[in-house]
Amino acid sequence: MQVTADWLEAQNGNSKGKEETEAQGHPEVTAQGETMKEQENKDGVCQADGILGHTWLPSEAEDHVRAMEERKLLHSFLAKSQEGLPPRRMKDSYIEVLLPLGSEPELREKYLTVQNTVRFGRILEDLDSLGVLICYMHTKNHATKMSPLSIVTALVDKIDMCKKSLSPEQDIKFSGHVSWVGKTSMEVKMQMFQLHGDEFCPVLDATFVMVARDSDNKGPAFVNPLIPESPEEEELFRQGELNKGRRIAFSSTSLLKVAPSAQERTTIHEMFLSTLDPKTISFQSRVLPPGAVWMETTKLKSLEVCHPQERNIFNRIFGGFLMRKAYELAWATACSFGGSRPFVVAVDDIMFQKPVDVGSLLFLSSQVCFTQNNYIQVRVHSEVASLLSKEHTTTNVFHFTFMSEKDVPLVFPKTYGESMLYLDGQRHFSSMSAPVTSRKGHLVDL
Ligand SMILES: CCCCCCCCCCCCCCCCCC(=O)SCCNC(=O)CCNC(=O)[C@H](O)C(C)(C)COP(=O)(O)OP(=O)(O)OC[C@H]1O[C@@H](n2cnc3c(N)ncnc32)[C@H](O)[C@@H]1OP(=O)(O)O
Repeated sequence: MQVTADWLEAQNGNSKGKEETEAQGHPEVTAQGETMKEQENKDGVCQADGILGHTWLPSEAEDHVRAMEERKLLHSFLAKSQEGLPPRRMKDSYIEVLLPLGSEPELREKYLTVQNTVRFGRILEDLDSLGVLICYMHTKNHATKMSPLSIVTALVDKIDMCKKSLSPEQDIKFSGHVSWVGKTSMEVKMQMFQLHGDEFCPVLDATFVMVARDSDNKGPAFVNPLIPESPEEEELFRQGELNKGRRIAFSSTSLLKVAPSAQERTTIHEMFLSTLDPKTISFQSRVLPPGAVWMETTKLKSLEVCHPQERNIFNRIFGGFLMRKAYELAWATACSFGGSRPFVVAVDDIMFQKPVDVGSLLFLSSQVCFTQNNYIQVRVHSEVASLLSKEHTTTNVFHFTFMSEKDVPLVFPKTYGESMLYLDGQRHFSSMSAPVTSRKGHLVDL
């Protein structure tokens, strides 16, 4: 199976992407270990085209409206219950995608940083698209030409970088499959590899949660059950179940709901005491300890106008675009704070709380909220407002962990709110799966 440039562009809702993809080549996709030729011969058509029924270009507004109307007609194909859907195996959704950076130099420009490394923001976009495609493989109904489901990204649970740096001159391979399902949600595990010599070496592990919605993305929709087939798959499935429990536990102890622990309160009070001016007997005169920085001075903000170019097939702003924009702002925040080039080591808990409508104003606000040695924890808060209304709605909160080339200053909260940001940042930093000391070899750039 091969994903065509037109099709990719349409799925990503990126009309500029059309010029880029056509001019610069496109990823090649194989499913279940089959070559593209085998898959094409078997299906006779591009399998991915068949999933969503690509017949339109998003740059043409009328076609977009027509496509949305067509999708509404698919309502009758939605399952009334999960039991009514055939179970799937993990290998049914397994897919590999090649990003031929090495063999197609024209593709490189889109992925290139000024430091001659690969743009991580572009990788985030690709992971998001791949996650959606994997879910369509899992839920594919061979009897219908188009899928009645709208699949949206609900959560980037975790992205962990492994040890290799990313070269823009070597091919990259993505693979992934559905690893757990609930009633309407699916956990997707993806890996990324880069060619070193003649071997593809792992560079990244990602876990996303995608949610199935009905044809016009208005309500939930059931997804096929998943049957693990081996002890390894049972373990993956069990892990998915545990991940769900961990997310519920993490959210129930959120500092937005409950007070910090005794240990956390002590941390904050000690930080507060260390900022009191010893020359005055006052709680008001605050001075920074040597080599420290007030949290409030680490902020960077940006504004994006959400043009139709960035919309997905459901007429909402593409999640990958939001992640790229948030990531690039976070990178700039870490760079200006640390005074040297930062490398991303982990991304976690990016929750897509609300869809972003085309035409919205997207306000991104980024700040360093925790540091340790040469690690910088950055939080990006995104909210939208329509052009006419002044009301702002939070759509996402992003958490990125960067490693700087040298040790960075401690960041000090001044207010109670900032203290909660500090503790939240510390919690996210501590939740990184690998011990930070083993991460020195990571080199992943903007
Ligand atoms: C080079 C490589 C390139 C790759 C090439 C491949 C090319 C292929 C291209 C194809 C790709 C096409 C891409 C196009 C689409 C992109 C996707 C987007 O952009 S989307 C745009 C970005 N995304 C958006 O805009 C989404 C915005 N957010 C929303 O719309 C809503 O918050 C919601 C729908 C996600 C949940 O609504 P809510 O009212 O809460 O719903 P309910 O209460 O009804 O629960 C339903 C289920 O959801 C669960 N669950 C919920 N939350 C979470 C969570 N945080 N965490 C975990 N789970 C969560 C909940 O447990 C339940 O599960 P279950 O028990 O039934 O199993």
